[in-house]
Amino acid sequence: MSSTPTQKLGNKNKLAEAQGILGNHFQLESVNIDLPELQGTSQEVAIGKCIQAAEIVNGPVFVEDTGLGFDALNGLPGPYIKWFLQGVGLDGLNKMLDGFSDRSASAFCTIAYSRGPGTEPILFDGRVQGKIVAARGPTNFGWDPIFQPDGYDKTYAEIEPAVKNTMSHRYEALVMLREFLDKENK
Ligand SMILES: O=c1[nH]c(=O)c2ncn([C@@H]3O[C@H](COP(=O)(O)OP(=O)(O)OP(=O)(O)O)[C@@H](O)[C@H]3O)c2[nH]1
Ligand SMILES: [Mg+2]
Repeated sequence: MSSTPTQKLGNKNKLAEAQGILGNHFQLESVNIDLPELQGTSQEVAIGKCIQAAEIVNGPVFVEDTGLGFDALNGLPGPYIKWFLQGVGLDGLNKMLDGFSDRSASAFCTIAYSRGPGTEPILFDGRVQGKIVAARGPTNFGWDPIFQPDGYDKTYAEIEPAVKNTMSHRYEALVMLREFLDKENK
């Protein structure tokens, strides 16, 4: 791998955040390949996609699987949040917790990195604890408006993107990846 290796990834909001966090260190290249996602944990989803992506890209690649798990629902929707969001929207997700006293939730990001085809993916997990609230803030990125991280009076959507990029679940996972790649490239 060169000193400015090219990494590859999908979803443009994810890419923008990854570029904000890794951009000074690595040159990222987005590849729009819609790979099947297995059912299972976020780790299983990420490993499965990473193995397929490495074959297609034929080089180093990382994929990430992101989710939002409600503690009252034992971590569901978790990796299936995308389909719940499409099905019931932000308001529906918030109302799902109305029958529970516990509105706590965690946002997670699982990165699977492969050095290339035939190599074992390496995992990096970032997680931020918070709570589910009625939607506030811009609605351009997924479930950001209904997730309020602990220690903040703003939802992810209300937090400045540059600030979100210093504290989010994705930031945590990308920093672990960055530290790993920095060591590998020494
Ligand atoms: O409010 C949000 N703040 C975030 O920080 C965030 N990161 C991801 N998402 C959304 O959560 C689902 C994950 O599904 P997901 O991991 O399978 O992603 P995806 O299918 O969009 O992309 P990919 O699978 O090509 O990487 C998708 O609806 C994403 O848009 C987020 N929403
Ligand atoms: Mg996906």
